[in-house]
Formats: sequence, C-alpha cells, structure tokens
Amino acid sequence: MNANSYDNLLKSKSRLVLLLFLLLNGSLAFYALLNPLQTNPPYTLPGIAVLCLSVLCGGIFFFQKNGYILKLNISALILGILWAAHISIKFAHVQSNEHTFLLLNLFSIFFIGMIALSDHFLAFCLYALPSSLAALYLNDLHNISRIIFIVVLPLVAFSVNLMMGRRLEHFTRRLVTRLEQDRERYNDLSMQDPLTGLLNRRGLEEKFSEFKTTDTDHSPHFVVMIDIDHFKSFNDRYGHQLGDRTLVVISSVIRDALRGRDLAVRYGGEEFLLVLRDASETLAVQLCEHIRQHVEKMTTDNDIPCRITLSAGLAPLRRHNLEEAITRADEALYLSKQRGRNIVSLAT
Ligand SMILES: Nc1nc2c(ncn2[C@@H]2O[C@H](COP(=O)(O)OP(=O)(O)OP(=O)(O)O)[C@@H](O)[C@H]2O)c(=O)[nH]1
Repeated sequence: MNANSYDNLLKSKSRLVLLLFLLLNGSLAFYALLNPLQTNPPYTLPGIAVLCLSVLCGGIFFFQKNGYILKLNISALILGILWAAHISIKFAHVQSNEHTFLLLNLFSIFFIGMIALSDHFLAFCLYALPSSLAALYLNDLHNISRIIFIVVLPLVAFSVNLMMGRRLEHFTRRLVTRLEQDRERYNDLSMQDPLTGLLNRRGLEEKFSEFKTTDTDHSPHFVVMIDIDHFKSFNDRYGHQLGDRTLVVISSVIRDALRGRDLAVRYGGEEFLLVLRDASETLAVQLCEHIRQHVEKMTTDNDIPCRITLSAGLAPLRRHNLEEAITRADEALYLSKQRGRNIVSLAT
C-alpha cells in the first residue's frame, strides 16, 4: 500500500459512485414507467431519456478508466434537468394532491442524491437544484416551507458529512505517506551495516538485483574482495573499540574512492566486497591500489595508532554471475595474502 494505491482506491470509489448513481436513476425511471405516480400521461419523453441515458452511460463508463468526477457532475446536471422536465410535464396533468405529487418526486430525487452523491457536493447540487426550483415554481411557492425543509436538511447533513470526510481523507493520506516514508527508512536501515554505514549482505542482494535488471550495456564489471591484514593481532593489541574505529575509517576511505554507481558492502567482520560497474580492468586495479595505498598511509591523524594494511583480490563479473565472481575474487585475495599481504591481485 502506498500513496499511489490510495489514489487508485479513491478513483475506483468515484467509479462506483458514478455507476451507482446511473443505476439508481435508471431504476427510478424504469419504476416510474411501470408504476407511474400519475397515470395521465403514463410516461414522459424526459423520463424515457433518463432511462436510456442511464443505461447507455452506465455501459460506456463501465469500461472507461478516467475522469469519473467530471462525468459524474455532467451526468448529475443532465439527469437533474431531465427529472425537472419530467416533473413539470406530469404536474400539468395532475388533478388532485398536487403537493403530494411534488413532494414525493422531490423526495425520490433527494433520496438518490443522498445515497449516491453523499461525498460529491457539487454533483448533488447540480442534480437536485433543477427539480427543487421546478417544484417551487410549479407550486406557486405554496408549500415553500416543506420544500425548503426537504432541500435544506440534506444540505446541512451534506456539509457535516463532507467536512468529516475531508478530514478523514486528509488524515488517511498523511498516514499513508508517513507509513511509506517509514517503510523506506526501515528498508534502507535493514540494508545497511550499522557500524560502517556500508551495505550489508541483504543490501548487496537487493542492489545487485536492481543492477541486474537495469544493466543493459555490456561494459565490464569487477568484483573486489578486501580483507584487513592481521586484524586479529590489531584487536588483541589495541582493543576491540579501536578495531571498530579502524573499520569505520577504512570504510570511509573505500566510500570516498568509489564512484556513485559502484557498490560497497561490509561482507564479513573485517572483509569488504566491492562491485565496480562499467570499469575496465585498468580502472578497477587503479581503484583498488588507491584504496590500499590510502589505508597504508593512514597515520595518527585518523586516530589509528599503527600502520595498518589491507589485501585485495579482484575478478571480472561475467553474465551477472555474482557468486562465481566472488569465489574468484576470494581466490585472488588468498593469493595476495600468500604473497605477503598489502597487495592487490587480479584473478587469473
Ligand atoms: N573490532 C572488531 N573486530 C572485528 C569485527 N569483526 C571481526 N573482527 C575481528 O577481525 C579478526 C579477523 O581475524 P582473522 O580472520 O584471523 O584474520 P586476520 O587476523 O585479519 O589475519 P589475515 O586475514 O590472515 O591477515 C578477528 O579477530 C575478529 O574478532 C568488528 O566488527 N570489530
């Protein structure tokens, strides 16, 4: 669930409202044909138009994907005018109980409006206004208090409902955005090594699978394994805390040396893995050498009490086969250790 899916939810709600509105109007028009309130004439042209329009628009809008609110407002206005015309034509032939006839018709219109358009104030007004005005005009303002009561009561309920709905929507939208941000933050944190801030193994998996799907060119990539030399003795001599500090400093040297597109991972305790993207062999070796020399030259400026070195092994990444490249880089790293450490070796 994210802000986008929340918007989609609101969109599908508007679609349902539009279809429900047309269904209710079509049903009322159909019922009025079968069982007219006033049988002379049994049906009117606007009444038939309401039925045909509701069925036709319902069928068309069912398959459309956008613009539901605009369609709802336009449908509300057209159907509202047609109902007003229907009421006026029928009223001309009413012999008795004119007031009841008008009130019952108005009641039907407001009933549909309240059910289908309770979240759409403009559509409700466009729909209900023509019949209300027609009823006031036809009634010579006789029953004005009743008609106003029928009109005003829903409007008050509407305003309260709308206000609550808006607040709820605002709150939900903020909540969804906040949850989405938190999810991203926790996702980032779960991919990060807390000590060094580099990616952890989960981060490597995630970023590497992204890289695999977006990598379209066939430039060479390299995988590098880096291991701090004699780190056990360092820890034993200077303590774990200083060992941790050294890991942090070396991590920042690595981070500074890499380009934005490369990946730096704390792969094990004192072991780092790099994925160098779009890098030639020369560039990959140069980058590793730069890191090695920088660490070697680190002095007490970095609070490191003695000279510390690291060894590295690198191997080309072929066909996105990370496991194979790691194995080969590991072998090259082993070679560097065997050759006396503080060396960068390329897999043969
Ligand atoms: N301070 C600190 N030490 C760590 C951490 N993770 C691993 N280590 C230490 O790193 C040392 C790794 O030692 P070894 O694997 O024996 O290797 P080494 O002493 O570096 O020797 P070579 O790799 O052969 O040069 C161990 O003593 C671990 O305790 C950490 O997060 N902080």
